[in-house]
Amino acid sequence: MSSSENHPSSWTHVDELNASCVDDSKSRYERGALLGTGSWSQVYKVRRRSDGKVFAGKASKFQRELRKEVSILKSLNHNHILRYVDWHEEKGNASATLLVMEHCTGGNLQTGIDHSMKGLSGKVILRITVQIAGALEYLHGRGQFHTDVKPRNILIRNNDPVDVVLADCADIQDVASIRRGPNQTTMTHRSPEIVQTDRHRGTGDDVWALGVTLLTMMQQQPSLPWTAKAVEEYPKKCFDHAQRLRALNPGHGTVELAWRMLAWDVRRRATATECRERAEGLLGMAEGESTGDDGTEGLGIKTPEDFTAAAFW
Ligand SMILES: Nc1ncnc2c1ncn2[C@@H]1O[C@H](COP(=O)(O)OP(=O)(O)OP(=O)(O)O)[C@@H](O)[C@H]1O
Repeated sequence: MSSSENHPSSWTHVDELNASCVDDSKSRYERGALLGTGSWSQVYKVRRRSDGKVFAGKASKFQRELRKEVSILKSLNHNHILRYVDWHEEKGNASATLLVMEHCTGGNLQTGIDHSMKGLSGKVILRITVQIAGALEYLHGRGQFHTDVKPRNILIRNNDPVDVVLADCADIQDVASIRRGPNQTTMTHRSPEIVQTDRHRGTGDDVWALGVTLLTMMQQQPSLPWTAKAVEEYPKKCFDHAQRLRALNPGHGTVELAWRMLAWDVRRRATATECRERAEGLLGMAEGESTGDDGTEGLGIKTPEDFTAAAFW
């Protein structure tokens, strides 16, 4: 069953309680528990009155942003990009507006990593990389780029086997007409080009950000002291760490992949297609091996002794 047509049983007593506190009897959707908040929106579990199906509904006082996101989501069609379901609005009641999307029951990848006892296994890391690199390949092929790839913007549709989608698509841009002005990429995931010029540069930004995401999944994302200087130097820190990992782990496929994504010179950086193909090749080899579930340790990566990983809790 696809999560965009979630089973009514995923509506719990907490959702029921929240729904009973709001008088939204005119709405086609009942509003359940809060799933998460972003800088400009709140996302709720919602239930369609007509058939009891459960989805996620984004609400915001920033209606322009919401409308922008809906028009982008509607134009996209890829198995690993968040699926649009519906748009709900009521005359004279802006707070009732909802962007209805598939409900990803596993929440976001950052929380998934933080809550996992042993960390993600090598196969799970590669599956996620194949899926998100595939989503980027699709976007880049349409002359677009995402601008804010990071674990918090990757949602888990299913855990076993892992199935993820790229979300938060409101800031997707066309490569041919990159907007000037503040860039949308989260500090830690900015490419060297963004930091040097303070603007987006294109598809290479996404691949760099996926490289930092891969480091996070491998528990190899360098720590970041939050000073302006450290933020400016952070791409170099990620680049250096990828180089050192490669030197310490010759022939390690996943390390090599991260190193290709974090090439300093954007012209030498892997494309999304190359990332997807390499990750698929590595996954094919890993699936032939019968390994136990020893989490991230099972990757067998040697780490420089003085390395401190970023902590998110
Ligand atoms: N479809 C969904 N299914 C399940 N949870 C979701 C869904 N959409 C969003 N969430 C949760 O809500 C959080 C915030 O959503 P989202 O990132 O889209 O908001 P935003 O306001 O666009 O954020 P940003 O500050 O990154 O621009 C996500 O990190 C996730 O935990």
